[in-house]
Amino acid sequence: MGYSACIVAAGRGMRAGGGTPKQFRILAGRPVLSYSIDRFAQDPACAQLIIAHAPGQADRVRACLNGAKAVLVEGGETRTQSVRNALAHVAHDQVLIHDAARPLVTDAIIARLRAALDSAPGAAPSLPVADALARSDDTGVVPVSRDGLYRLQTPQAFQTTLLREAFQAASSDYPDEVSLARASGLEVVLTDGEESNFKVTYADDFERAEQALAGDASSASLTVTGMGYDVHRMAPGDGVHLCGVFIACPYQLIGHSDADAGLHAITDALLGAAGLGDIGDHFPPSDDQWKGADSSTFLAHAAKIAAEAGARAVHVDVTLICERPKIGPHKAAMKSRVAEILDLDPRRVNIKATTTEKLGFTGRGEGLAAEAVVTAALS
Ligand SMILES: Nc1ccn([C@@H]2O[C@H](COP(=O)(O)OP(=O)(O)OP(=O)(O)O)[C@@H](O)[C@H]2O)c(=O)n1
Ligand SMILES: C[C@](O)(CO)[C@H](O)COP(=O)(O)O
Repeated sequence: MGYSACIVAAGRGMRAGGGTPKQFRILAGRPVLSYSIDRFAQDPACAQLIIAHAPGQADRVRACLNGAKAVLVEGGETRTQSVRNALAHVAHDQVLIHDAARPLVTDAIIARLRAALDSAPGAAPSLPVADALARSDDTGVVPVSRDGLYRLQTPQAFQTTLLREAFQAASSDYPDEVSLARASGLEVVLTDGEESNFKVTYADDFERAEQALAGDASSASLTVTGMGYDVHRMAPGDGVHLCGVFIACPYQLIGHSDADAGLHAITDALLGAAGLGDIGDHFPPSDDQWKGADSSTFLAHAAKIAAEAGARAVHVDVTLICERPKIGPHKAAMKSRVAEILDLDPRRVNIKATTTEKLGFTGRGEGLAAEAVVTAALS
């Protein structure tokens, strides 16, 4: 059974400061909100994604979607109102409500919540309190027992109908859905939370989140780099293939395959990063089966054997060197196609172009050159 996920992203982030609301601030190269969007969008059980945003911030949310489908709704003045607005659009029997300000939610947290919903109306991730607690008031400092106290995180998961009933009964705001649900007597069970699923609340939390992300990357793999370079001759024709995109024009690139110098350079760079030689070793020009071949076959095969060798491309940067055709209008399509072949987030692919000021063979239009750098994670 699929579930709906609501991400509340309509807050102002006053405690974090910094001008831009914290959910749109950049964390390790991407907006904070994009991390939880990706997490839910990649979960096959997540059948609907709803994002509550402040008035006028829809475009900022769209910039975080990276192709994910989501229902965008206006949030409210308080978190409770934002959840209420999102809940009105929920189309599935189970709903997970998540703070945009918790970018490091994991599949395991979601799986535990979903399992808990098999036998409970509501569930929330929790962590025990480790520090001693005290209340400080006019009478002084009063120690408070931490026995039975838990810190609650999000997502908070509920049977949709029951949560809707609890919202109908609620006449004030609550810090979270657990408090709102408990106020109307709904049972909630606690599942294990994770320290890394903390809420970015204060300015220092950005650094903590960056460190957590960097820690993940470095413990999981070694980063390696490969470079590739390719040249093809130009002649009169009806179009060129570049970075997986066909551009109609009165010339062509000459080669044994489709002569896509961009994809060849990326293929060489990936093979280089994985320590697997070069494109000629795997697809010799003397082999007839590669005559006229679509070069995406080469890159897809390179990705497969690189993966078998433990190397996965995480970033690609390409420079196309030519006077013509104009590359600018085709960059977006090239980026998407390269990302598709490598099963990579398009934000991790960069396409650049330059002329050589009419100098040399590229300047004279005798040929086109391509350079690529691939960064790969080696596990
Ligand atoms: N009116 C509001 C207030 C909060 N939130 C969301 O609720 C989550 C948790 O709230 P909090 O950390 O308090 O965020 P802010 O309200 O933005 O922060 P602050 O209280 O520091 O202003 C955040 O993802 C925030 O965007 C929301 O959707 N609508
Ligand atoms: C929903 C929440 O993140 C659960 O821990 C928390 O209640 C939000 O509190 P805040 O006061 O809005 O930061």
